[in-house]
Amino acid sequence: MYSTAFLDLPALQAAAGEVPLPGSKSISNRVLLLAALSSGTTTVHDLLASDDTRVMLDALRQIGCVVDESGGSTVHITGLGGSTPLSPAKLFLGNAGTAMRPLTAALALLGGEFELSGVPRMHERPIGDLVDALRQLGCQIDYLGNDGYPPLRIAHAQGVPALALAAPIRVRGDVSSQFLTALLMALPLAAVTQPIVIEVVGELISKPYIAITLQLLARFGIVVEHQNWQRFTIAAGSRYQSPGDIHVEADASSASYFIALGAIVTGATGQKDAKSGIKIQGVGLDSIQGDIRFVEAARAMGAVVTGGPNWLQIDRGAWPLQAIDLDCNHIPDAAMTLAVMALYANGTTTLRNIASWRVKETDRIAAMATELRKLGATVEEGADFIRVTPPERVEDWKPASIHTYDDHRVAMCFSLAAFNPAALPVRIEDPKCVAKTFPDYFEALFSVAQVAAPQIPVICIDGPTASGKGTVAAAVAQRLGYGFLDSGAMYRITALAALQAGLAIDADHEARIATLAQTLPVRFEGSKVLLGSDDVTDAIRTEEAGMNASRVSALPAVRTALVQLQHSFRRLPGLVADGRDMGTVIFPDAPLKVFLTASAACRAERRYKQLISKGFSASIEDLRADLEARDARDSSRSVAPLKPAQDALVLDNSDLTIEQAVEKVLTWWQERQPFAASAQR
Ligand SMILES: Nc1ncnc2c1ncn2[C@@H]1O[C@H](COP(=O)(O)OP(=O)(O)OP(=O)(O)O)[C@@H](O)[C@H]1O
Ligand SMILES: Nc1ccn([C@@H]2O[C@H](COP(=O)(O)O)[C@@H](O)[C@H]2O)c(=O)n1
Repeated sequence: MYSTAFLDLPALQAAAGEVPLPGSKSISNRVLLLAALSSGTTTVHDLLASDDTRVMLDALRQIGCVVDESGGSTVHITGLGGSTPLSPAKLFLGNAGTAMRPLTAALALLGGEFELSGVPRMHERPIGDLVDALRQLGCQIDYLGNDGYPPLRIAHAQGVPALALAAPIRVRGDVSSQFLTALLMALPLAAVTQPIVIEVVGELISKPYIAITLQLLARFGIVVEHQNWQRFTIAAGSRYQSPGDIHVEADASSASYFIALGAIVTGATGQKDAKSGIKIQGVGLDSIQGDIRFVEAARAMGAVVTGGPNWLQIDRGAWPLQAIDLDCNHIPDAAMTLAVMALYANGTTTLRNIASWRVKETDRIAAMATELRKLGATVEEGADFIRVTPPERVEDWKPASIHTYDDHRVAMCFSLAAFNPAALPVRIEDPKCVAKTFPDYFEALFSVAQVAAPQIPVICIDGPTASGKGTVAAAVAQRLGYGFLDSGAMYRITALAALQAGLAIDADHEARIATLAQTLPVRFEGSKVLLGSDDVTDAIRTEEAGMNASRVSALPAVRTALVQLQHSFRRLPGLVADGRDMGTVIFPDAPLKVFLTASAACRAERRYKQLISKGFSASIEDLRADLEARDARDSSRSVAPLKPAQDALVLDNSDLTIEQAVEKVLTWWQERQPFAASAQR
């Protein structure tokens, strides 16, 4: 997951390949709660690991369920099975509507004293209609902030009060279907001797989500009949019973981004073994999730979608996409993706009946309109619709920094704007908000995006020994979410491998060392460097190893042998590379080259402190002599000598702190970004 302040997506043109999707959020959180209410242990397979499931799991533990997460995406829940939950308890539910609403109802019917709260946005998301329905029954629920919104307290310390179950329980269905879902999952706890009837007031929105609830209730032994989605009857004698094992389908809403991707892109031309289209694993056309009907909308816009029980294949069909006018009440979440697909359509797309967008993670109608306009689209918004006209000409597209409003779906759907015909990069602010449902979304996108190496940005930081290149480069990479290439490590490892193989580092052994370098079994795992199965992290960091690296690096055949390995680090979303010839030889097309230097005295002192802090003994004078000898050799060798590239910016950091040097490089980088000026909202 990218936890950076922003993630810059370079312009992307092509994509193809296979994407496995994470489990559905809606199914995951429903299954967790149902397992918690049941007798017995439920093994939940393919559970989504995300912010929303995290808060649900934590809450279930707090109320006394046994939760075993030791099996990765397989989680075992031993439910309460009729016993009273642990209380009092304060439950923090983040921004998870799928936890806040159903837990409120379930805990009210289980008894105990609970405070339920969330992030500030959760405290702006309505819950009044659900609380009204529960109060109708006789539950005592108090608002701790504003009436109608969390945080709230369930005050049943003395047990559940006598409930008024004879008359139908009325709940509004036109604001959020989660209120009805919450009641459907909680009321079976009270349907012991008599059936319970729920009547929906107003037109029920998002019926497919209710269909998921009913299907999952059936898996846990609860029978609910409904008449025309307006009147629901929970059978008398209801009793939650674990199904034992249950599998979570992949998320159909998450699939929408890759369905859209398949509709927008072609595979890169001229690539060997070029695949075409996007294949999604984990969810198929027979999905129980309502958002699978996004497929119909994507087809209407031009996508060619085929599928089986657990997969979907998407290929580009009509191009440009066809504009549509669609009632999206049945696919409220996935419909946001249509608004971004509309950027690639041949006219104006209108998405209707989406009033529920206004009360989601953010006001999604306003958010989508604002961000689409930044890209150059013309957007009209109303209480319950959005109308999107794409930029008229290629020149009308604008480079945009997309604000994401702590809304995972805004971040994910706007990533598709990186495929714009103007080949402009797109900045996604706060990319970690995708953690709500799809923590590795951007990794998944990059895994199928096909981009020519020159399109992937590289920042080169070259300079003499101990100037701070590695430190600054690693920090810049971390701030941008880019990969990091420590090219010096390649030479250090080659020298070590040569010596281990009994080869003296000299011209006589050049060919053999080069062969060795070409097939180095090297792996970088976090901060560890592995050569074969040996951890050589420390062994390559000694001064002697640096000197040996300098000798080996003067052999031209060795340098050639290491080029491909270094190029292989150029991957999305970008790379920061440090060394001696990054800007001059390895990445001559890099858009930013920095030559980082500092006085010899300063560098010797830094290296001295560095070695002492690691427990090595050292003398400043010896170190200075060594580094000057190394620099002299590196600067005077015939191939790829140490020198600033012609277009490098020189930064003498003798009097700068590490942070100041990092900021300077980042400032230079920002100045090269087209959306630097438009980064504010
Ligand atoms: N601006 C700075 N001020 C103070 N110390 C710094 C600064 N930059 C780097 N250092 C420190 O100097 C030491 C050497 O830095 P670093 O290892 O990053 O240099 P390098 O140029 O990558 O060296 P080498 O060429 O050997 O790979 C580190 O301990 C680092 O923390
Ligand atoms: N691009 C590079 C990087 C390094 N070298 C040589 O390796 C030695 C060790 O590098 P460190 O950055 O890890 O200190 C260095 O002295 C150079 O001789 C190189 O040639 N090209």
